[in-house]
Amino acid sequence: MKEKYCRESFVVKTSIVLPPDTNNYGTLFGGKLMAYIDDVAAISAMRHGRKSIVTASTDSVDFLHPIFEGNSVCLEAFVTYTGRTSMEVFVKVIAEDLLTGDRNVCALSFLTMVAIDKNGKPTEVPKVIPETDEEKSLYETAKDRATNRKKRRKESEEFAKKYGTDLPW
Ligand SMILES: CCCCCCCCCCCCCCCC(=O)SCCNC(=O)CCNC(=O)[C@H](O)C(C)(C)COP(=O)(O)OP(=O)(O)OC[C@H]1O[C@@H](n2cnc3c(N)ncnc32)[C@H](O)[C@@H]1OP(=O)(O)O
Repeated sequence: MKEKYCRESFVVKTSIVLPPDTNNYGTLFGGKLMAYIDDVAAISAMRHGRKSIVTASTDSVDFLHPIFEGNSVCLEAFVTYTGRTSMEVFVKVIAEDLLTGDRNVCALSFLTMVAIDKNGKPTEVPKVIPETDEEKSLYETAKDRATNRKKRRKESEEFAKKYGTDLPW
């Protein structure tokens, strides 16, 4: 399978924050931002793999700054690392006050997207080639993040078994 450059999976989505997406503080809903993050990560992973994908996990989303109504919100995403069937996607969220030009990185996130075949089974994806300093640094640190995720997945599976599907259903 032919390797691909990180830039081939690059996605940028920019929009203005408007009232339907804001809460009572006049800032963008966290859940809305998470949906945007999942959206760009999915497009990025599909660009890399050219296959259907599912979101397997999100490491964390830290809301570093509020994003105010009237700000632009720009999400950048690209595939930083791959396993056999999984792709790590890095997402950066930048908000801009369009009147002053002030910008903040408001959130960062790593998602793991898994390519699936027609039967919903994980299927192989191309390896990724980093080029820029940012891509290289994310690529080099990705193995450690993947190891942590494996450990966390095991813990989640153990929690799921322990707490089960009893009440209140
Ligand atoms: C009308 C026309 C329509 C046209 C249409 C067009 C297309 C329009 C597309 C829209 C795009 C929308 C994109 C929405 C994206 C969702 O919203 S998907 C919904 C949310 N996600 C899910 O429901 C996923 C549920 N989970 C699963 O299906 C399975 O657990 C998985 C993730 C496929 C894994 O399957 P498995 O059989 O357990 O396989 P396993 O071999 O253990 O793991 C496979 C790989 O995943 C990794 N992995 C598994 N779990 C984890 C985890 N928790 N953390 C990290 N890595 C993990 C493994 O390490 C492994 O990696 P590799 O070593 O192969 O690289």
